[in-house]
Amino acid sequence: MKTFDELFAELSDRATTRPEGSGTVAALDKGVHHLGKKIVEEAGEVWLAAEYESDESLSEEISQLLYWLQVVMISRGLTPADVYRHL
Ligand SMILES: N=c1c2ncn([C@@H]3O[C@H](COP(=O)(O)OP(=O)(O)OP(=O)(O)O)[C@@H](O)[C@H]3O)c2ncn1[C@@H]1O[C@H](COP(=O)(O)O)[C@@H](O)[C@H]1O
Repeated sequence: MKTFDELFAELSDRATTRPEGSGTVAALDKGVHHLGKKIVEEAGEVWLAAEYESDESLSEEISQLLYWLQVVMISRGLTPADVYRHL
């Protein structure tokens, strides 16, 4: 288990060190258009899970949406602080 900030640090490290086999690195290389589509896809899965699926499934879909939001943040050079100041 990890927190939002811990995952962000891990993904930022992936983006910098570019380890072989990282899905995050592959996704970043595909660009923001690809990342945007993943966010829309995962958001749709969150919606469906919220209406029809278990708490466990909904939690998993939300975690995947958070992951993709973090990847697009890294792609654009944003940090969690950039987002938190709007909360
Ligand atoms: N938390 C995540 C995470 N959440 C979601 N995803 C990606 O989002 C996809 C969402 O799954 P779906 O079931 O919706 O889609 P799928 O059809 O199975 O997969 P796709 O064909 O859409 O890629 C997963 O297949 C992963 O590619 C994630 N990929 C990685 N992480 C974590 O990110 C860290 C870095 O990962 P790497 O960059 O791969 O080393 C590790 O701690 C990972 O656990």
